Amino acid sequence: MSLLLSIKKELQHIVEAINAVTNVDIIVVDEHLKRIVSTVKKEYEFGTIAPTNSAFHKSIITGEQFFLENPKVDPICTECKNFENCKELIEFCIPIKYKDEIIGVLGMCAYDEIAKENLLANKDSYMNFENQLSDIISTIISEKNNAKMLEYSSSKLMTLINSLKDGIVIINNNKDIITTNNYVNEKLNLNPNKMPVIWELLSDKIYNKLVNQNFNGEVGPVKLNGIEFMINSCPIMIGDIQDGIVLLLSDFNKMRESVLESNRKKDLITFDDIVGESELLLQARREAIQVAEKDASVLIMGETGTGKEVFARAIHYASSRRNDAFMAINCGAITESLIESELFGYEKGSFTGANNTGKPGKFETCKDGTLFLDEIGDLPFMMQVKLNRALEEKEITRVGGNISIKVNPRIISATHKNLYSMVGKNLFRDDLYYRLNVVPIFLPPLRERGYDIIVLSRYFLNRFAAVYNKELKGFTSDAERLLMGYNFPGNIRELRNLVEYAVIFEEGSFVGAENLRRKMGAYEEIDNIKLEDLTKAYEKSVIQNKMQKIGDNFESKKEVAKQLGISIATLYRKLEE
Ligand SMILES: Nc1ncnc2c1ncn2[C@@H]1O[C@H](COP(=O)(O)OP(=O)(O)OP(=O)(O)O)[C@@H](O)[C@H]1O
Repeated sequence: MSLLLSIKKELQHIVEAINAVTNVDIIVVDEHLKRIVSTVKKEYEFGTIAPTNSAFHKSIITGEQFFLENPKVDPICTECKNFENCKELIEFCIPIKYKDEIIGVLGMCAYDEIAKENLLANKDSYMNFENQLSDIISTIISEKNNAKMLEYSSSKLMTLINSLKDGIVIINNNKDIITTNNYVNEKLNLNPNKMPVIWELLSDKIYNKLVNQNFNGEVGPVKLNGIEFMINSCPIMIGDIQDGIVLLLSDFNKMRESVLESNRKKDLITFDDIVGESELLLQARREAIQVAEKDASVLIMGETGTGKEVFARAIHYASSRRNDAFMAINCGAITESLIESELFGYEKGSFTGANNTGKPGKFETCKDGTLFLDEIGDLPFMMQVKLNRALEEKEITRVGGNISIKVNPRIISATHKNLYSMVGKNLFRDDLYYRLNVVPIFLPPLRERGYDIIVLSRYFLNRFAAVYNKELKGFTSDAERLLMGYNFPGNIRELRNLVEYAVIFEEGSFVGAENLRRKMGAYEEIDNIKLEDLTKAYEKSVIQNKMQKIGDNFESKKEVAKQLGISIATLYRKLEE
């Protein structure tokens, strides 16, 4: 679009004003000779084209003014395409300039003697009109451009704030709501044409915080129209002066959900992540895949570090509960007094140390998901009774509460102990045992998985080489022989740590036996130690392991001593030996 066309409306006003004052007709053409505005009706209407080789045309090409007192005989006009039919008695062409470019021509023409006389009489002043005309047109074009830019910026801004999945409320210094976005209008049922006053929208407490000049930061969470929002306030500053506030309203529940979602993704383990080719492992994997969708309780048995939690997670993500929570609790790592509130939650102020809002337990948090009860063999007897009741009745009551809450998590439990023999010795309740053990899955220890040791070692080597940015091609054959001959009491967890250590310290392109042996050394040296010393070291490590899980203050040590069936004095003595 030509520049003159973009200010057609304004030009029309100008030519009509000139026409009213001078009584001469005015025609304006753009740089393509297209007539944009005119006071001459019909033939010279908008969109018609002025003749080529006319004075208009020559003025565009040369940038000169032409004052033609008699166009019929003027040499400027002899080549004009309309020469024969020209009705003008006098004609004055003024080039229109914008930023040193010719963008069109304004022509003043007379078709009768009075108008001709008028033009002739004012010839000098019209000839000086060119600069003023260009100034007027430049100003109009600039203003038009600025207005367009402003309109564009504001619609760009509105598009942006309307596309947000958070709410925006803009308030001026008088606390009037100036703008709200679609999100806020929808969520709070606001009519954009009839805004409430801000204190009607927010509570007094929040409003008072906002009145505080320059307030910048989090206000909330606040419940508006039944939805909990986190509100962030940000002052609008023009130079040093505050000119209103922008409020950002984020749906609090969605924020919480997205944190849950990112945790879910982080912990997502599928059967494809379970590495191993031995028949024993494949058998366990097949059984787990089959039971995953059946919603039955699963009891996973295996030594420490054999992958029980990995299997539990893979079962959860292959089940129809995959979009609900997976929660794990280590029944051996929590003191007897705390395990009930961990499982069932508590009401505010129900015991010393309880926080004053109360807290849901694992059962409530994953009521439609999967609850993984690790080290179930360590669950205190009284808790076995309560757990069995919760599973049977499918409802729980928070500690210190009196309202029953319906829960229905799928239970996957795991143990390295022989639960069946514990049942025989009355250490584990038989009703709970049969409830948990609907489908048993045995995970073999690494020493029974043969070549899986190499498969897993290579898997961990590649993983840690990437983590530590090392270019390692694999293990030397000595290293692989050493790995195959080792018996891995800590199973996969120990193998993983061993490979990580060797990857960190390896300086060649293959992980050799030396670094592996150095880490295994601690175990090999055991061969030369007396039984008495070995027993002491073992007892000490059992106590320290328990303390790592339960804690090392006096109360925790008492609990450790109790669990191990020794006095607190014996525990201290054994720690010092
Ligand atoms: N088949 C597998 N493939 C790859 N990594 C595995 C596999 N099994 C276990 N791991 C890894 O070994 C480590 C121990 O696994 P996990 O915690 O599941 O064992 P666990 O039997 O539950 O241990 P614990 O008895 O101590 O609770 C984890 O780092 C896990 O990622």
